Amino acid sequence: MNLPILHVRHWRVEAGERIALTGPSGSGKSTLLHLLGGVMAPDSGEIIVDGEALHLYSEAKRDRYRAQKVGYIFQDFHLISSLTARQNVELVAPRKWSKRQTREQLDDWFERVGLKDRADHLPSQLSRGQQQRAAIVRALIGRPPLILADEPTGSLDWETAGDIMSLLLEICSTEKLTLLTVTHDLHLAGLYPRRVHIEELNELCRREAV
Ligand SMILES: Nc1ncnc2c1ncn2[C@@H]1O[C@H](COP(=O)(O)OP(=O)(O)OP(=O)(O)O)[C@@H](O)[C@H]1O
Repeated sequence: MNLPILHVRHWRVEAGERIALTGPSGSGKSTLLHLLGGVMAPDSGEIIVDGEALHLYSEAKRDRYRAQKVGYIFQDFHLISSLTARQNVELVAPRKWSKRQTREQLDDWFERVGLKDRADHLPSQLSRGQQQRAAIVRALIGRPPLILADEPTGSLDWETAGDIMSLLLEICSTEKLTLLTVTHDLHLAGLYPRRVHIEELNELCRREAV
């Protein structure tokens, strides 16, 4: 039998909050993101995000929830290498948008993240910071209410990391999106209005720490 990883008694996050989630390696931070993102189902209990009772959903329904309500940002960007930055974002742009609207929206977003002149380049032709900027646009383009970022600056040098984290915070604040970011970097966590250590949430960590 698998050992339990995470036991959260109760945790409430208000819409529009920006939270940095910190804690040691292996303490369940990514697992918590996977549960909130509908990647995994809990063994028991309830997970309600934006009115969606995820614990009751089938895998297919969780996939739909994730596509509609969640923007994921990864440490290694996960851009499709054979597509330009623009094409990577076009793939996930809302289907109801006309071609023209999509082009205008993407132009606005790429300008906003400082990639106006680089949007038609392949990921391999972009710096790591630029790749993460493109990945941020991809995550936010449909304005999903929940943005989950798992070590989004983990593979960037410290200066670029600061720029990217500030950009992510600024956009989520302006767009009133809820942002939950896992980071090992306490300095970057300090930029967030709310910081939560996983041991405050995960009762299994606390029990082991005693
Ligand atoms: N798919 C899986 N199957 C079994 N165990 C897993 C799985 N994914 C993670 N674990 C285990 O669950 C625990 C928590 O992992 P998790 O990735 O959530 O931690 P984390 O706090 O994000 O760690 P890190 O900071 O190193 O990324 C670890 O002991 C890990 O080995």
